[in-house]
Amino acid sequence: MAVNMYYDKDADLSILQGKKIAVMGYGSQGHAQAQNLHDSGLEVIVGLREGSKRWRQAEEDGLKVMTVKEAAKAADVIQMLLPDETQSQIYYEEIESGLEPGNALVFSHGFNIHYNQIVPKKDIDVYMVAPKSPGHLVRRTYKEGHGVPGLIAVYQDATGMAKELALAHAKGVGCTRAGVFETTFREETETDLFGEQVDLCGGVASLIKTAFEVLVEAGYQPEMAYFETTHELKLIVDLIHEGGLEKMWYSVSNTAEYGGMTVGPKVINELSREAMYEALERIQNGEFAREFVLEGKANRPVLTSMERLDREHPVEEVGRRLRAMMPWLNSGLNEK
Ligand SMILES: NC(=O)C1=CN([C@@H]2O[C@H](COP(=O)(O)OP(=O)(O)OC[C@H]3O[C@@H](n4cnc5c(N)ncnc54)[C@H](O)[C@@H]3O)[C@@H](O)[C@H]2O)C=CC1
Ligand SMILES: CC(=O)[C@](C)(O)C(=O)O
Ligand SMILES: [Mg+2]
Ligand SMILES: [Mg+2]
Repeated sequence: MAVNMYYDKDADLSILQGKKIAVMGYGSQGHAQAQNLHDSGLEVIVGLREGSKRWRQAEEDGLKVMTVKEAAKAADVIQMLLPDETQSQIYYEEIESGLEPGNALVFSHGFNIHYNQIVPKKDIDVYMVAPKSPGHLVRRTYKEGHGVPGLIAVYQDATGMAKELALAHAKGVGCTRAGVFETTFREETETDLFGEQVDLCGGVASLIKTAFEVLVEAGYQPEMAYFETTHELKLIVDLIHEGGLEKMWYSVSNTAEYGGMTVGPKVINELSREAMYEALERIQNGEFAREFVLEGKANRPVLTSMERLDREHPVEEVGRRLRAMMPWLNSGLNEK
């Protein structure tokens, strides 16, 4: 399949110069993208709630801060880096009335557009710039002179310039340094949800917890179980990240390679494959989106309970103790 890829040379930052960019939200992606855009020489305003604890942080980082409503009115390009479950309400209550014909509405995840939670006015551009990375790495790699790979997509092209704007925006964030792929809102949304549910976040968390539980239930010390199922995972994933599965298999012992290759498919097996297809179907038919939107409207009862249950899980309790003995590990969570 031919994929369209773009680099620094394909993007013209100057088409964003003279425009005001409002980055709504200053969390994981917001703090990173706002600062990168600013350091790329663009005019950035951060939009936050009055009294938000991030207000001072953004000002200390050298950025101008306004309420979401004021920022939406003042800006030409409005980027939604608010939690997905809040975006629709904030858009209709505080942003829509500030949009003028020819403005641009920008997302880093297609959820609200693809699942009809935001139906944008027809006379504005709607595009996506989605770094394929957690926010803190978006900032760190930019400062180091690299960037993270990203995606762009155009949903609505009112000005005829939406794709050029998306490329310029991706350049400001640093993504064209690493490479930007072109996709659609649908493809980004569905694959992103699938990845985080079955593999990156959900799959890995369940793999860790289940493997830990089995070792502890069988009578092994929780500390041993933690090192084996959790601590070492990063070292293995780093090898995969650098050189694919090939580099990982090359680096581990022959014993690990043989055992891993023969036993892995028994653990992640046909049942797991079926569960993955089921997760994908619920993403494609909108059931997951409806469930998550309703969870947000109900003030997050499931998330609140599951976060507490997870915090109390023995793998987390023993992990906290062991990580405190390894002060050189930086959880990075304090930055958020
Ligand atoms: N976390 C990540 O690394 C990635 C996130 N994304 C997408 O980026 C977007 C933002 O996600 P995160 O950065 O994770 O969010 P976050 O939860 O880290 O930050 C959200 C920000 O919005 C602010 N906020 C919350 N409610 C508000 C309100 N009512 N009015 C004004 N400000 C409010 C918060 O104070 C915070 O500054 C989402 O669309 C997400 O899917 C995409 C790729 C990766
Ligand atoms: C970091 C990222 O790309 C995720 C996992 O999709 C997200 O945080 O939504
Ligand atoms: Mg993602
Ligand atoms: Mg995601």
